[in-house]
Amino acid sequence: MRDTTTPLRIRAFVWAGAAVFIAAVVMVSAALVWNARKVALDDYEAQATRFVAGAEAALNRSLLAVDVLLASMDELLGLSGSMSEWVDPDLASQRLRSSARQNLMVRYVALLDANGKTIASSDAAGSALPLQLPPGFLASVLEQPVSTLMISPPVVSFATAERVLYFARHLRMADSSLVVAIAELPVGALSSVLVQGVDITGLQVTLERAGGLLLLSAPNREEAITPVLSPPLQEVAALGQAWKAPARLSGEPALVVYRPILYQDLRISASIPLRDALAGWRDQRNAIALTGLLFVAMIVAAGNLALRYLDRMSQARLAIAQSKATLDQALESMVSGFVLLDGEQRVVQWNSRFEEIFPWLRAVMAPMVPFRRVMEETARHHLPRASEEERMRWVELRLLKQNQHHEPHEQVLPNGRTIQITERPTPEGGLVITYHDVTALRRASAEIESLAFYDPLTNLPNRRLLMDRMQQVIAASVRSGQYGALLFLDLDHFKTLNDTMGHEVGDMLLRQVAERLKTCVRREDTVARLGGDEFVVMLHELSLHSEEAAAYARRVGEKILRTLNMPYSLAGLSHHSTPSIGATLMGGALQPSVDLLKQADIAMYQVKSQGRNALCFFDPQMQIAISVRAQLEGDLQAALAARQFALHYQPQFHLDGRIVGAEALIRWIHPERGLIAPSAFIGVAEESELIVPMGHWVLRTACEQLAAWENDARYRHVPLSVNVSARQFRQRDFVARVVEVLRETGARPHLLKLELTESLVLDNVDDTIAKMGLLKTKGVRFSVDDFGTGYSSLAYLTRLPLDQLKIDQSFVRNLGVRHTDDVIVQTIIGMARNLELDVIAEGVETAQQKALLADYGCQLFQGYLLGMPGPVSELEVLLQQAATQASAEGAAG
Ligand SMILES: Nc1nc2c(ncn2[C@@H]2O[C@H](COP(=O)(O)O[C@H]3[C@@H](O)[C@H](n4cnc5c(=O)[nH]c(N)nc54)O[C@@H]3COP(=O)(O)O)[C@@H](O)[C@H]2O)c(=O)[nH]1
Repeated sequence: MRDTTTPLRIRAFVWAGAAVFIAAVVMVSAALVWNARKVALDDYEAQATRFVAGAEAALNRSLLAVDVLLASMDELLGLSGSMSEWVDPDLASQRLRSSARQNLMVRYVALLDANGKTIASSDAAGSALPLQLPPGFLASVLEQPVSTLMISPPVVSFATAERVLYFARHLRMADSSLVVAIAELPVGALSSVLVQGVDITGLQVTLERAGGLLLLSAPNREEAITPVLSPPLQEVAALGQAWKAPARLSGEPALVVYRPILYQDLRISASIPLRDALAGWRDQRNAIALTGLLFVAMIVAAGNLALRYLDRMSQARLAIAQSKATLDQALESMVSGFVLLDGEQRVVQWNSRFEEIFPWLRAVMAPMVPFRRVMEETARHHLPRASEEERMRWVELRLLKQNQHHEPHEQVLPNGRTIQITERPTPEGGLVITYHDVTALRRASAEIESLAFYDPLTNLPNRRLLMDRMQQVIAASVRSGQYGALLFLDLDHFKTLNDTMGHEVGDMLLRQVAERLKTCVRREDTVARLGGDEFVVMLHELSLHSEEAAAYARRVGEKILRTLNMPYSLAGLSHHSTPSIGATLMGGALQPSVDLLKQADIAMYQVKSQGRNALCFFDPQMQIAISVRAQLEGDLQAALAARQFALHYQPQFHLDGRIVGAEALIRWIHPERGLIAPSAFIGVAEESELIVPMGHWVLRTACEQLAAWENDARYRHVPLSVNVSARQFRQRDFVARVVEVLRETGARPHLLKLELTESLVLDNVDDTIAKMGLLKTKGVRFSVDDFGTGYSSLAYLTRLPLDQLKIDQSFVRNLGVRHTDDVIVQTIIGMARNLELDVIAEGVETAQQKALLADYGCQLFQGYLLGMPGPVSELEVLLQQAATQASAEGAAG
């Protein structure tokens, strides 16, 4: 089935139109047919009427001729003056013959007596002519009161076997007897007279009596018995003519016209069956109908074609509507705003996203609105304070750009959103403008940039951005000759704060430091965070002169020191933090940024080593020291491999003079420089990984010494203290290695005392306690070295499995000189007593110091006063002396 898209209303209209046309065609056809029928019938009626009139005249003439022939027989034969028996048959017959020759239709004429006997005849048989008249005919002729022509019903001729009619009239003889003049006429001859050569299709002609007795007909009816047609003509066609009457011969509906003729009650009728009368008309009707049908078919076809065309139109419209709807949908689902302009720069189409982006343009947007009007409204919104002239300039510029370059460009709206605008020309000379909201994209890029170049905690530039900016500043400084400065900051004891207060608190401090640093510098300077508690401040273009630049940098550094020294409020608690600042100048030459950073870092470490919370400028000497340090590190590594280290032992004494132990102290027996004290290299070793193998070597050597003494009663009771550095202690396998050394050397664990510095113990207390606890179970003992220099709280000390506190020699040095140190020493001794720990004072150089320490309750001493560190042999001598002295005192006692 064909898809129809034309609306029903239009289809109905088309078909109604077609129906009207068809009706008109049908009506016209019907009228034509009707008219043709009427013409045909009228024509036939006229023909029939004409024919009947003609036939009547012809028949009247023929009958009159026969009648005259019969009537003239009286005169011809002189009958009225003679008797019937006087008539000479031969003469009469001869006369009749010559008379009958005058009428071609008559076969013969005869004279009969009242009995029907032939008196004379024109026939060759003369009076011998046999005659067989229809029954009753002779009597009816003789019965006529007045001699009138009588016509018999048709009969078959006795002589010719033809159908014939007899015409007769009686003639009165002189004796008043009646004779009958009779003429025989073949029906065919009379029929010829009737038809008169007329050629009317289907014509049926009759000559009949008023009662319906058929005398002759054309076409001829060869019937033995003369038929009586019913009903009689006057009933069929009372007015002489009738339509749709039964044809006189065939009985089918026909046009029947009749006329009476002069003789007797005879009537001539002409019947033309409608079938024949309308035969021609039927062809016409068919032609008209065919033409009508053709027209109808054409109308139907035209209707169909029209509908098909309308369907196509409708489908095309639908397709256009659908594609427009699809386009609209696509436009509406676009994430970008969209405006289509025609060649005249008028708005053709736009989407709702456009209105979302520019809500103030909603009232302006309409089809065919000039885009200039849209721009004017935009200018009004964008430049609310601008003059009308300025706005017009803006609009002109915008329209000019729009038509000139079609590169995407961005516009920041008053609401802060960033819109990317792209204009593309259309083939028709118009313009497609898309508006893409790139705000999120720009924000994301900014965020990505921020993540890549900014420290997320403080929002300060990170190392990467700092290095980048440094390169720019260095390059600019080379061009301009201006000096800048780099300040490297590290917060003192930040790690302790982090460990004791938690990372959140540490982060708070870092954020506040970042904020304060920003207040100390100019807007164009850079404050960056490298990570942890390290910050860098880059000051650029300070001066063309290095001294001036350095002075300016110092002022800024001091300002930073002051600012960062101010108390902080961290989680509701007041906190004091100090920075160590290293500074270096930038400029003059194209220096690598890494080197500059390193210089500032070195200077900062200088500050750290000098007591922190200060500013120090990098000087080349520092660089030399660093190089020396690097050299030393290499040398140490080589020395370790070359076994250039040895252990010296410093004895530890009881107040009563006994040697209660010794501290193992490493010495570097340098092949060229001789004996080198650890203060010259232990720091470098501790900063590198070298301290780990070095400390392990010390531990093993000391344990081997203990094991070596094991079989000697003079020394086997002497414990040895071994220094353990932080990096060594923090090794994951530290405990395992100590246990392994003890096992491998065979040293008794309780004779091994590990000296841990106070700062080591406090750094990651949990790990310290765990490791100490494990070794404690093996019998190893512990002493806290340099006690008093840190900030040990009683709480920590109680958690540690300690055996001894070692009072730092810095306090011992000033005993009796600086009161605070006396107080500190007394406190430490009291603390040790409370915790039931041994306490030993180191660095005891004078008897006064020893006496004061003894007064304060300290019974164990180590120092140059009592014994210098020396090779094991020296210690063994001392031990032997002490043993000898003890035994002498015992003997004396
Ligand atoms: N991790 C390790 N550290 C070690 C090892 N050996 C030594 N050290 C540490 O090196 C620092 C310097 O040690 P050293 O030069 O050996 O000095 C020690 C003593 O000689 C010195 N001392 C002893 N008595 C006095 C004195 O009366 N006056 C004075 N001025 N100095 C004296 O003290 C140092 C011992 O100190 P301490 O260890 O704190 O007991 C030093 O810090 C050593 O710790 C090692 O093998 N591993």
